[in-house]
Amino acid sequence: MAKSPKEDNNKQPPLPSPLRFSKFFQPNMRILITGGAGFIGSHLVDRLMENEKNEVIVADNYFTGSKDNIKHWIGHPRFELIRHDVTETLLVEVDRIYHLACPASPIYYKYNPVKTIKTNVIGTLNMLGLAKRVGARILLTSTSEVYGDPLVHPQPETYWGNVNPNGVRSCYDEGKRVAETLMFDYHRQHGIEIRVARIFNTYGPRMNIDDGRVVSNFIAQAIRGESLTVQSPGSQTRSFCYVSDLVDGLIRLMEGSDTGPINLGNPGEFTVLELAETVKELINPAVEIKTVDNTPDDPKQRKPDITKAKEVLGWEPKFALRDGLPLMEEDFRQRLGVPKAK
Ligand SMILES: O=c1ccn([C@@H]2O[C@H](COP(=O)(O)OP(=O)(O)O[C@H]3OC[C@@H](O)[C@H](O)[C@H]3O)[C@@H](O)[C@H]2O)c(=O)[nH]1
Repeated sequence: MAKSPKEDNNKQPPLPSPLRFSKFFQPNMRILITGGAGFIGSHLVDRLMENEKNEVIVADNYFTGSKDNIKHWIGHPRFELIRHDVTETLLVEVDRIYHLACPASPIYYKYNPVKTIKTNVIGTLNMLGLAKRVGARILLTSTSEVYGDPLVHPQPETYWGNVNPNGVRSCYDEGKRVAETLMFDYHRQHGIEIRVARIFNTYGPRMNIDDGRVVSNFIAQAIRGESLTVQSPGSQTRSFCYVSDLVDGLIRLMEGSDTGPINLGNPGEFTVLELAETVKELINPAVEIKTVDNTPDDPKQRKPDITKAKEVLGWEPKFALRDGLPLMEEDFRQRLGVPKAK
């Protein structure tokens, strides 16, 4: 017989194993990272695994993530890897949930938009359900895309954004906006401990070579000796944060006391054409820069206001773009098998 909703509400959370109360038990921090085989996720895994008190569980469906990114941890006694899609429920006893799972490159999130919005909405609901059930603190990686094509510049967290509700980017930006709503509703209604980060454009080693985002495209093109494809007009701006800075911000947010939302990004702002010129100068002065068509609803400007991150987390990025690009170049050269000419 089906249970009434009332009976379901009375369901008790599972009791922790009695071993946890044994005087010999060493309580580790058990941490779930959804999307932990992805670009940012795998760097977060590396940082969290450095702490011997942490046990890390990665759940990933490998749509854009890859086992390659975390293969150095497979077999480690404090590490577990689960092939799992967050649109399905997951039951694991953890203390922290870093909920990153979602394709983040526009070409990938637009490839199967229905799946993208399901990942953002159902995936976040599932992870909030898990957090509620096991009493875990949960951090959502939201995005600067919640500001849409912003009319306020730079963007503070108080800005509500300028988002097309039914455009080709909506599966991602509206999806993340709903995910934020769910986080705050679970917090207000059920007292769940939440943290919300709004991540701005991030780059670094392990980005997919064919990720489609601008920094990875330009670096791969420069190494291969192909023209750099600046999507018109080229005057649109972005602010690029090196991945280790970003990961540092995520951990500070998780372990701090502020729910967020908090912008995490590097306020150094560049036009896409300036980025192309910098990549050309640093990596391959012989390549051409060509202008190609853009895609609909591309934001014309983007730069984080990080006043809140500085005040609340004591965080600000350390890597300037010119410091981070060579580190990413080295990784791309290794994976493409094209060493730097002496
Ligand atoms: O080859 C390219 C690729 C991209 N671009 C341009 O570069 C700019 C940045 O594009 P990207 O695809 O790297 O990333 P976007 O800023 O559009 O979206 C990103 O925003 C923040 C994150 O949440 C996500 O990772 C992603 O959605 C855009 O103006 C785009 O038109 C090029 O000029 N050439």
